[in-house]
Amino acid sequence: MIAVDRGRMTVRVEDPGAGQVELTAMRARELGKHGVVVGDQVRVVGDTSGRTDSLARIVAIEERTTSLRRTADDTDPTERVVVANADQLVIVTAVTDPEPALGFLDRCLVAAYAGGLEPLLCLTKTDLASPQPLLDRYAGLGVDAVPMSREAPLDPLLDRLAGRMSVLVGQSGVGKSTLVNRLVPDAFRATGEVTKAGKGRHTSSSAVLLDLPGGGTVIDTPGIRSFGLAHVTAEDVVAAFDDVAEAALDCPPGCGHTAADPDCALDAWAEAGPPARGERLASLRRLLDAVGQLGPGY
Ligand SMILES: Nc1nc2c(ncn2[C@@H]2O[C@H](COP(=O)(O)OP(=O)(O)OP(=O)(O)O)[C@@H](O)[C@H]2O)c(=O)[nH]1
Ligand SMILES: [Zn+2]
Repeated sequence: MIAVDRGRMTVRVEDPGAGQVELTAMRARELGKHGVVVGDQVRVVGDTSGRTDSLARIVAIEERTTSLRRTADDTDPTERVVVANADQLVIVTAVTDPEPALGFLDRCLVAAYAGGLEPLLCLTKTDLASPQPLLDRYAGLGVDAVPMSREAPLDPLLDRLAGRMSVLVGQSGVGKSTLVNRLVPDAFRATGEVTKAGKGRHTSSSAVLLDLPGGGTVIDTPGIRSFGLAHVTAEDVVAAFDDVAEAALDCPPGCGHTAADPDCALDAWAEAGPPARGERLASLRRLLDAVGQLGPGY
């Protein structure tokens, strides 16, 4: 599913004869409460011709490999899946102008780890300041990062986007639109279905899928400026780091894995390893602290 607008979904179908066909579809009643989101693999029945005014029905959603989720705020228990099956969350932030919103970055990282997406920092406006402080801040976690500016070649970013489905998030003014327009020069055409339905490109949907000319897809999320994390637990975050997750098996039940948890097994794990391990744990704990009161046990 590549776009949604007021209950109408645009579904892309691979037709062995005709290549890619885009259909308009609605959710079938048998889906019950299950929502369909951009990135979902769905099964459609009915009029699947794709002709003007044809309407297919979505009768099933395949199991998701990843799901980027958020809640409206940290106390709202209603979680919404923003995008399904994406490989990567590209967190776009300017190195300055506006100053990096560190809390937002930490939250994006947590949402990525909790949803099974690989995070990538895209540090824009490097013509104005050095990306180094941000690189340093996240080095301990091993987060991949690409410095970027309007004038710089896109290749390092394109290399990381090729062949994958990537979600782009960023706060207002960081240069995300500038970047998307460079990545997908014909973005307006690609989102034609959504625009045609009567709303502007940037208001109708919280997620829009765009094809990269060189392969791979990016999903822009113009409506998303915050990440409520009421649904995330410390365990979800720790699970994203294989080595840490294994060490945490020795923790007492309900351990929050912070410095304030006296019997957390991660302290012994860090002490038994090289200094890099200690830095990794400190970075992870800073992330857990930054998002505070996560889930049960906090
Ligand atoms: N110096 C510098 N300015 C940039 C760069 N990229 C974008 N800008 C400027 O930053 C401002 C914001 O860029 P946008 O692309 O509109 O940012 P956005 O993240 O899409 O923000 P919204 O439009 O609010 O969603 C514009 O004035 C751009 O010209 C860059 O690499 N360097
Ligand atoms: Zn622990």
